[in-house]
Amino acid sequence: MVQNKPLLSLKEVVAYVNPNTPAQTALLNQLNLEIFEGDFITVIGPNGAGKSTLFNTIAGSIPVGSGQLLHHGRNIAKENVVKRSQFISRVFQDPKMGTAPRMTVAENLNLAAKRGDSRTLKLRGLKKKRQLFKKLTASMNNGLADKLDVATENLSGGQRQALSFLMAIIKRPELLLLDEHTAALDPKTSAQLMEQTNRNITEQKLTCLMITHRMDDALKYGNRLVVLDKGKITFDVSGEQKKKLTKEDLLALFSEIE
Ligand SMILES: Nc1ncnc2c1ncn2[C@@H]1O[C@H](COP(=O)(O)OP(=O)(O)OP(=O)(O)O)[C@@H](O)[C@H]1O
Repeated sequence: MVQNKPLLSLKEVVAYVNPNTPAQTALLNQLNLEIFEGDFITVIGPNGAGKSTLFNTIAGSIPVGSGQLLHHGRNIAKENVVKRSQFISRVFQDPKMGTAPRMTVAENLNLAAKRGDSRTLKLRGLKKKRQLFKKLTASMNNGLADKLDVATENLSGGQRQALSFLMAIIKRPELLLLDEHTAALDPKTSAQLMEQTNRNITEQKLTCLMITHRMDDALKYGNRLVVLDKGKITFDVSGEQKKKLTKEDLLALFSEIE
């Protein structure tokens, strides 16, 4: 099989907190990672390993201290969050973070659909958009479709996270970052959203990195799994090898780490 060029490469990336002060600490430690188009990578690692820092560094909310962040071979390390949001979208753990609480489900989806467009929405497009929003929300299979005109502050956590997920993918991002997006939900709701997440990612062939503490999810979903520890990728497995990986293998890796 011909290996494509990576969509995103991190080369020897170091990210600091409190840069240029006596308290400067490296959170990413010369980290190397290549992400290929169509990769669905589950990211696991102990608390404090640097998983969210990795996402912050890719998205641009933490600066690249040294090393390179290459998007199709071009170094984007100096580009800001807004610029990078043209190709990256992200869903966070906290259901309150992804949506505007006073706005309705349809208004939130509309905002997400218009992101990056300079033109304002034409009125005659509204009916079509509503049909699209109805279809998208119905596909999440959790009652969201009946709440298009409800303010998102009145949704359940699961519905809010499903909406955040739809908003993140509505414009087909080149790279989707899921930061424990089901962790705040009860097990049944989390499993339901994970199924819908997986369906969308695989059907639409999205490229995705997903942080999770749920070993079962890390094993079940995605074509690739990486372990992050002390700011470095310490394990990277894909394809058939990933399919063969067991929970025991992962737990053994973790006991080596801790
Ligand atoms: N702004 C900051 N200032 C100081 N230390 C920080 C800051 N942000 C993160 N850290 C520290 O950096 C390390 C990595 O944090 P990070 O949140 O990336 O880890 P994580 O792997 O996502 O952890 P968790 O699984 O607990 O979410 C931790 O030790 C954390 O306390």
